[in-house]
Amino acid sequence: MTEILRQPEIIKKSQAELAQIVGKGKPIEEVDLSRLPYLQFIIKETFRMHPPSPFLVPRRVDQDVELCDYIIPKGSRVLVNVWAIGQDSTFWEDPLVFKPERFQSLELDPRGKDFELIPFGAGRRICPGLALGLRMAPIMLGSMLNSFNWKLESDIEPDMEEKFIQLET
Ligand code: HEM
Repeated sequence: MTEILRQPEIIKKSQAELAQIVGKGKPIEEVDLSRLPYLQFIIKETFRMHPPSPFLVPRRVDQDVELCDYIIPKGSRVLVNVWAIGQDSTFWEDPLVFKPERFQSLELDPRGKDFELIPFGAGRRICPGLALGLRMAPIMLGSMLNSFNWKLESDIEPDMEEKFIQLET
């Protein structure tokens, strides 16, 4: 929401799509989602730039592992830096720019299939709430955009600094 408040043209584009497909002010149903590609692009771009679990859930290595010429010793704690993957300029063009349109030409599945975009993790410990999250996030954002107009007060510049807090387990 903060990213799109800073780029009102994204809000307008999404509201136009919602008005055409759902009808202005009407509630969004799950069945509408497949016909709201731009709303889905906004969600994917949010997952890329601001993954809610930037290091996934920490793993502990239970035996020595050889990976790309490195030995990861048994007992190591491994963090997967999903946040850094989303900022990697070798894959993403203008990674610091919030640009939902990039997904028009990028067919990336956020369900643990394409490792460039893994907001729910991947593999055996992938988020079990993935299906719910992928439905609820666009429905919530879309509902806010379809029912209200949003803008920043003219003198407010949101603080976009991110902080990482790690909870010990
Ligand atoms: C946009 C919404 C969500 C995102 C981005 C998200 C992301 C994640 C991530 C990255 C992990 C760690 C996966 C890994 O380490 O490989 C995780 C784990 C988990 N998530 Fe979610 N999640 C979301 C919604 C939900 C919801 C709605 C639920 C429950 C209803 C849920 C329940 C869980 C549980 C129980 C785990 C631990 C799984 C395990 O360790 O085996 N999540 N989630």
